[in-house]
Amino acid sequence: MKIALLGYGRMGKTIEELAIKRGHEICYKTSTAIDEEALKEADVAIDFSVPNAAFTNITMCFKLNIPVVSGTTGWLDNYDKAIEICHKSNGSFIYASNFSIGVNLFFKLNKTLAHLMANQQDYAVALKEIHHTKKLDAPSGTAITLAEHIIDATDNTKWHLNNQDSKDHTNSIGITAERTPDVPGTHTISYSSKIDTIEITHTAHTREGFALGAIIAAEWLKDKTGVFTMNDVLDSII
Ligand SMILES: NC(=O)C1=CN([C@@H]2O[C@H](COP(=O)(O)OP(=O)(O)OC[C@H]3O[C@@H](n4cnc5c(N)ncnc54)[C@H](OP(=O)(O)O)[C@@H]3O)[C@@H](O)[C@H]2O)C=CC1
Ligand SMILES: O=C(O)C1=N[C@H](C(=O)O)C[C@H](O)C1
Repeated sequence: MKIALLGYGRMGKTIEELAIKRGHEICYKTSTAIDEEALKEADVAIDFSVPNAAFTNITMCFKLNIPVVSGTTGWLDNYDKAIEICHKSNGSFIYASNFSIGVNLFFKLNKTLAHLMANQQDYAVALKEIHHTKKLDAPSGTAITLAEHIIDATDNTKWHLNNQDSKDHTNSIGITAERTPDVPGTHTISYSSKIDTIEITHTAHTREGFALGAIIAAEWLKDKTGVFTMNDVLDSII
Protein backbone atom coordinates (compact mmCIF):
# COMPACT_ATOMS: atom_id res chain seq x y z
CA MET A 1 0.00 0.00 0.00
CA LYS A 2 1.32 3.48 -0.89
CA ILE A 3 0.87 5.75 2.13
CA ALA A 4 1.03 9.55 2.23
CA LEU A 5 1.92 11.00 5.63
CA LEU A 6 0.30 14.38 6.23
CA GLY A 7 2.28 15.55 9.25
CA TYR A 8 5.77 14.17 9.74
CA GLY A 9 6.37 14.84 13.42
CA ARG A 10 6.48 12.39 16.35
CA MET A 11 3.52 10.35 15.06
CA GLY A 12 4.37 10.61 11.35
CA LYS A 13 7.85 9.23 12.03
CA THR A 14 6.58 6.37 14.22
CA ILE A 15 3.99 5.45 11.57
CA GLU A 16 6.67 5.48 8.85
CA GLU A 17 8.83 3.03 10.80
CA LEU A 18 5.98 0.59 11.52
CA ALA A 19 4.39 0.90 8.05
CA ILE A 20 7.65 -0.04 6.32
CA LYS A 21 7.98 -3.07 8.67
CA ARG A 22 4.46 -4.12 7.57
CA GLY A 23 5.53 -3.97 3.91
CA HIS A 24 4.02 -0.59 2.98
CA GLU A 25 5.67 2.22 1.05
CA ILE A 26 5.70 5.84 2.18
CA CYS A 27 5.19 7.59 -1.17
CA TYR A 28 4.84 11.12 0.19
CA LYS A 29 5.40 12.90 3.48
CA THR A 30 4.91 16.54 4.37
CA SER A 31 4.90 18.87 7.32
CA THR A 32 3.65 21.82 5.28
CA ALA A 33 0.92 22.52 2.70
CA ILE A 34 0.08 19.54 0.46
CA ASP A 35 1.54 19.07 -3.02
CA GLU A 36 -1.56 17.77 -4.87
CA GLU A 37 0.40 15.98 -7.62
CA ALA A 38 2.46 14.07 -5.06
CA LEU A 39 -0.56 13.15 -2.90
CA LYS A 40 -2.40 11.74 -5.96
CA GLU A 41 0.10 8.83 -6.01
CA ALA A 42 -1.10 7.51 -2.62
CA ASP A 43 -3.54 4.63 -1.97
CA VAL A 44 -4.31 6.14 1.43
CA ALA A 45 -3.31 9.18 3.48
CA ILE A 46 -2.66 9.31 7.23
CA ASP A 47 -3.00 12.73 8.84
CA PHE A 48 -1.28 13.38 12.18
CA SER A 49 -0.63 17.09 11.78
CA VAL A 50 -1.71 20.14 13.78
CA PRO A 51 -5.20 21.37 14.73
CA ASN A 52 -5.24 24.25 12.23
CA ALA A 53 -4.12 22.09 9.26
CA ALA A 54 -6.21 18.94 9.73
CA PHE A 55 -9.45 20.14 8.08
CA THR A 56 -7.62 21.43 4.97
CA ASN A 57 -5.56 18.22 4.71
CA ILE A 58 -8.57 15.93 5.13
CA THR A 59 -10.79 17.77 2.65
CA MET A 60 -7.93 17.86 0.12
CA CYS A 61 -7.91 14.04 0.30
CA PHE A 62 -11.68 13.99 -0.38
CA LYS A 63 -11.14 16.26 -3.40
CA LEU A 64 -8.44 13.93 -4.79
CA ASN A 65 -10.42 10.79 -3.89
CA ILE A 66 -7.73 9.47 -1.50
CA PRO A 67 -9.06 7.55 1.56
CA VAL A 68 -7.90 9.37 4.69
CA VAL A 69 -7.29 8.36 8.31
CA SER A 70 -6.90 11.25 10.74
CA GLY A 71 -5.73 11.18 14.35
CA THR A 72 -5.14 14.90 14.70
CA THR A 73 -6.94 16.32 17.72
CA GLY A 74 -8.20 19.82 18.44
CA TRP A 75 -9.98 20.49 15.10
CA LEU A 76 -13.39 18.90 15.80
CA ASP A 77 -15.39 22.15 15.55
CA ASN A 78 -15.10 21.43 11.82
CA TYR A 79 -15.83 17.67 12.03
CA ASP A 80 -19.46 17.89 10.83
CA LYS A 81 -18.42 20.07 7.90
CA ALA A 82 -15.74 17.52 6.95
CA ILE A 83 -18.28 14.67 7.09
CA GLU A 84 -20.64 16.59 4.81
CA ILE A 85 -17.86 17.17 2.28
CA CYS A 86 -16.82 13.50 2.53
CA HIS A 87 -20.34 12.29 1.73
CA LYS A 88 -20.77 14.81 -1.12
CA SER A 89 -17.49 13.72 -2.72
CA ASN A 90 -18.01 9.99 -2.11
CA GLY A 91 -14.88 9.96 0.04
CA SER A 92 -13.49 7.53 2.64
CA PHE A 93 -12.70 8.70 6.15
CA ILE A 94 -11.88 7.49 9.65
CA TYR A 95 -11.22 9.86 12.53
CA ALA A 96 -10.34 8.65 16.02
CA SER A 97 -9.16 10.65 19.00
CA ASN A 98 -7.05 7.60 19.82
CA PHE A 99 -6.11 4.74 17.46
CA SER A 100 -4.48 2.51 20.07
CA ILE A 101 -6.24 -0.86 20.36
CA GLY A 102 -5.67 -0.72 24.14
CA VAL A 103 -7.36 2.68 24.43
CA ASN A 104 -10.28 1.50 22.31
CA LEU A 105 -10.74 -1.44 24.72
CA PHE A 106 -10.41 1.10 27.56
CA PHE A 107 -13.23 3.12 25.92
CA LYS A 108 -15.45 0.04 26.26
CA LEU A 109 -14.40 -0.39 29.92
CA ASN A 110 -15.17 3.29 30.58
CA LYS A 111 -18.67 2.92 29.09
CA THR A 112 -19.38 -0.19 31.19
CA LEU A 113 -18.14 1.48 34.38
CA ALA A 114 -20.18 4.62 33.62
CA HIS A 115 -23.34 2.51 33.29
CA LEU A 116 -22.56 0.76 36.60
CA MET A 117 -22.02 4.10 38.36
CA ALA A 118 -25.01 5.90 36.81
CA ASN A 119 -27.25 5.44 39.87
CA GLN A 120 -24.52 5.69 42.53
CA GLN A 121 -25.22 9.22 43.79
CA ASP A 122 -22.47 9.12 46.49
CA TYR A 123 -19.69 9.02 43.91
CA ALA A 124 -18.27 12.00 42.02
CA VAL A 125 -16.62 11.35 38.67
CA ALA A 126 -13.37 13.00 37.59
CA LEU A 127 -11.04 12.66 34.62
CA LYS A 128 -7.30 13.26 34.42
CA GLU A 129 -4.97 13.17 31.43
CA ILE A 130 -1.17 13.52 31.41
CA HIS A 131 0.79 14.26 28.21
CA HIS A 132 4.19 15.55 27.11
CA THR A 133 4.85 19.29 27.23
CA LYS A 134 4.86 19.67 23.40
CA LYS A 135 1.14 18.89 23.15
CA LEU A 136 -0.77 21.82 21.60
CA ASP A 137 -4.31 21.03 22.80
CA ALA A 138 -5.91 20.51 26.22
CA PRO A 139 -7.78 18.54 27.25
CA SER A 140 -6.65 15.67 25.04
CA GLY A 141 -9.01 14.37 22.34
CA THR A 142 -9.06 11.04 24.18
CA ALA A 143 -10.16 12.71 27.43
CA ILE A 144 -13.00 14.44 25.55
CA THR A 145 -14.12 11.10 24.05
CA LEU A 146 -14.03 9.47 27.52
CA ALA A 147 -16.06 12.37 28.97
CA GLU A 148 -18.62 12.16 26.13
CA HIS A 149 -19.10 8.43 26.80
CA ILE A 150 -19.66 9.13 30.53
CA ILE A 151 -22.14 11.90 29.62
CA ASP A 152 -24.09 9.42 27.43
CA ALA A 153 -24.47 7.04 30.41
CA THR A 154 -24.97 9.37 33.39
CA ASP A 155 -26.69 12.58 34.55
CA ASN A 156 -23.67 14.64 33.54
CA THR A 157 -24.45 16.98 30.66
CA LYS A 158 -21.06 18.56 29.85
CA TRP A 159 -17.35 18.61 30.71
CA HIS A 160 -14.99 21.41 31.70
CA LEU A 161 -11.24 21.88 31.97
CA ASN A 162 -10.31 22.31 35.65
CA ASN A 163 -8.74 25.62 36.73
CA GLN A 164 -9.70 27.39 33.52
CA ASP A 165 -12.88 29.24 34.39
CA SER A 166 -15.33 29.69 37.20
CA LYS A 167 -18.57 29.00 35.33
CA ASP A 168 -21.38 26.80 36.64
CA HIS A 169 -20.04 23.26 36.84
CA THR A 170 -23.31 21.56 37.88
CA ASN A 171 -23.53 18.14 36.21
CA SER A 172 -20.20 18.80 34.53
CA ILE A 173 -17.23 16.41 34.47
CA GLY A 174 -13.99 18.13 35.50
CA ILE A 175 -10.96 17.22 33.38
CA THR A 176 -7.48 17.87 34.74
CA ALA A 177 -4.80 18.21 32.02
CA GLU A 178 -1.23 17.81 33.27
CA ARG A 179 1.86 18.37 31.09
CA THR A 180 5.02 16.42 32.00
CA PRO A 181 8.06 15.92 29.73
CA ASP A 182 8.04 12.81 27.49
CA VAL A 183 4.74 11.25 28.65
CA PRO A 184 3.09 9.60 25.56
CA GLY A 185 -0.42 9.66 27.11
CA THR A 186 -2.08 8.60 30.36
CA HIS A 187 -5.82 8.76 31.08
CA THR A 188 -7.56 8.09 34.41
CA ILE A 189 -11.25 8.06 35.28
CA SER A 190 -12.09 8.04 38.97
CA TYR A 191 -15.31 7.79 40.95
CA SER A 192 -14.80 8.96 44.54
CA SER A 193 -17.06 8.85 47.57
CA LYS A 194 -16.26 9.60 51.23
CA ILE A 195 -15.70 5.87 51.67
CA ASP A 196 -13.63 4.81 48.67
CA THR A 197 -12.42 5.47 45.14
CA ILE A 198 -12.83 3.36 42.02
CA GLU A 199 -10.26 4.21 39.36
CA ILE A 200 -9.34 2.96 35.89
CA THR A 201 -6.19 4.06 34.05
CA HIS A 202 -4.74 3.54 30.59
CA THR A 203 -1.02 4.27 30.32
CA ALA A 204 0.66 4.36 26.91
CA HIS A 205 4.33 3.38 27.30
CA THR A 206 5.26 4.46 23.74
CA ARG A 207 3.55 5.93 20.63
CA GLU A 208 3.63 2.56 18.84
CA GLY A 209 0.09 1.63 19.83
CA PHE A 210 -1.34 4.83 18.30
CA ALA A 211 0.73 4.34 15.13
CA LEU A 212 -0.09 0.64 14.68
CA GLY A 213 -3.83 1.32 15.17
CA ALA A 214 -3.72 4.08 12.53
CA ILE A 215 -1.98 1.78 10.03
CA ILE A 216 -4.49 -1.02 10.71
CA ALA A 217 -7.28 1.53 10.15
CA ALA A 218 -5.67 2.65 6.86
CA GLU A 219 -5.34 -0.96 5.64
CA TRP A 220 -9.01 -1.52 6.52
CA LEU A 221 -10.24 1.73 4.90
CA LYS A 222 -8.30 1.54 1.62
CA ASP A 223 -11.02 -0.09 -0.49
CA LYS A 224 -14.09 1.25 1.31
CA THR A 225 -16.27 4.32 0.78
CA GLY A 226 -17.95 6.27 3.58
CA VAL A 227 -17.36 7.61 7.07
CA PHE A 228 -16.24 5.09 9.68
CA THR A 229 -15.00 4.93 13.27
CA MET A 230 -12.37 2.83 15.00
CA ASN A 231 -15.25 0.68 16.32
CA ASP A 232 -16.00 -0.41 12.74
CA VAL A 233 -12.35 -1.43 12.34
CA LEU A 234 -12.22 -3.25 15.69
CA ASP A 235 -15.51 -5.08 15.10
CA SER A 236 -13.94 -6.66 12.05
CA ILE A 237 -10.63 -7.65 13.71
CA ILE A 238 -11.45 -8.51 17.35
N1 LIG B 1 -5.49 9.80 17.49
C1 LIG B 1 -4.37 9.30 18.05
O1 LIG B 1 -4.24 8.08 18.28
C2 LIG B 1 -3.24 10.23 18.37
C3 LIG B 1 -3.38 11.54 18.06
N2 LIG B 1 -2.33 12.40 18.21
C4 LIG B 1 -2.53 13.73 17.69
O2 LIG B 1 -1.83 13.81 16.44
C5 LIG B 1 -1.36 15.13 16.21
C6 LIG B 1 0.13 15.08 15.91
O3 LIG B 1 0.82 14.63 17.06
P1 LIG B 1 2.43 14.59 17.06
O4 LIG B 1 2.94 13.81 15.91
O5 LIG B 1 2.82 14.22 18.43
O6 LIG B 1 2.75 16.14 16.83
P2 LIG B 1 4.04 16.78 16.13
O7 LIG B 1 4.01 18.22 16.48
O8 LIG B 1 5.25 15.98 16.47
O9 LIG B 1 3.75 16.59 14.58
C7 LIG B 1 2.86 17.38 13.85
C8 LIG B 1 3.52 17.69 12.55
O10 LIG B 1 2.62 18.35 11.67
C9 LIG B 1 3.36 19.33 10.97
N3 LIG B 1 2.54 20.31 10.28
C10 LIG B 1 2.37 21.65 10.52
N4 LIG B 1 1.56 22.19 9.59
C11 LIG B 1 1.23 21.17 8.73
C12 LIG B 1 0.45 21.11 7.55
N5 LIG B 1 -0.19 22.18 7.03
N6 LIG B 1 0.30 19.90 6.94
C13 LIG B 1 0.91 18.79 7.43
N7 LIG B 1 1.68 18.82 8.54
C14 LIG B 1 1.84 19.99 9.17
C15 LIG B 1 4.27 19.90 12.05
O11 LIG B 1 5.33 20.63 11.47
P3 LIG B 1 6.01 21.81 12.34
O12 LIG B 1 6.59 21.15 13.54
O13 LIG B 1 7.04 22.35 11.39
O14 LIG B 1 4.91 22.78 12.66
C16 LIG B 1 4.75 18.61 12.71
O15 LIG B 1 5.84 18.06 12.02
C17 LIG B 1 -1.77 15.92 17.45
O16 LIG B 1 -2.99 16.56 17.18
C18 LIG B 1 -1.99 14.85 18.52
O17 LIG B 1 -2.89 15.23 19.52
C19 LIG B 1 -1.13 11.98 18.71
C20 LIG B 1 -0.96 10.69 19.07
C21 LIG B 1 -2.01 9.70 18.94
O1 LIG C 1 -0.76 14.59 21.49
C1 LIG C 1 -0.54 13.41 21.84
O2 LIG C 1 0.59 12.98 22.07
C2 LIG C 1 -1.70 12.51 21.94
N1 LIG C 1 -2.85 12.94 21.52
C3 LIG C 1 -4.06 12.22 21.47
C4 LIG C 1 -5.13 12.92 22.28
O3 LIG C 1 -5.18 14.16 22.27
O4 LIG C 1 -5.94 12.24 22.90
C5 LIG C 1 -3.91 10.76 21.77
C6 LIG C 1 -2.79 10.37 22.69
O5 LIG C 1 -3.22 10.47 23.99
C7 LIG C 1 -1.51 11.13 22.44
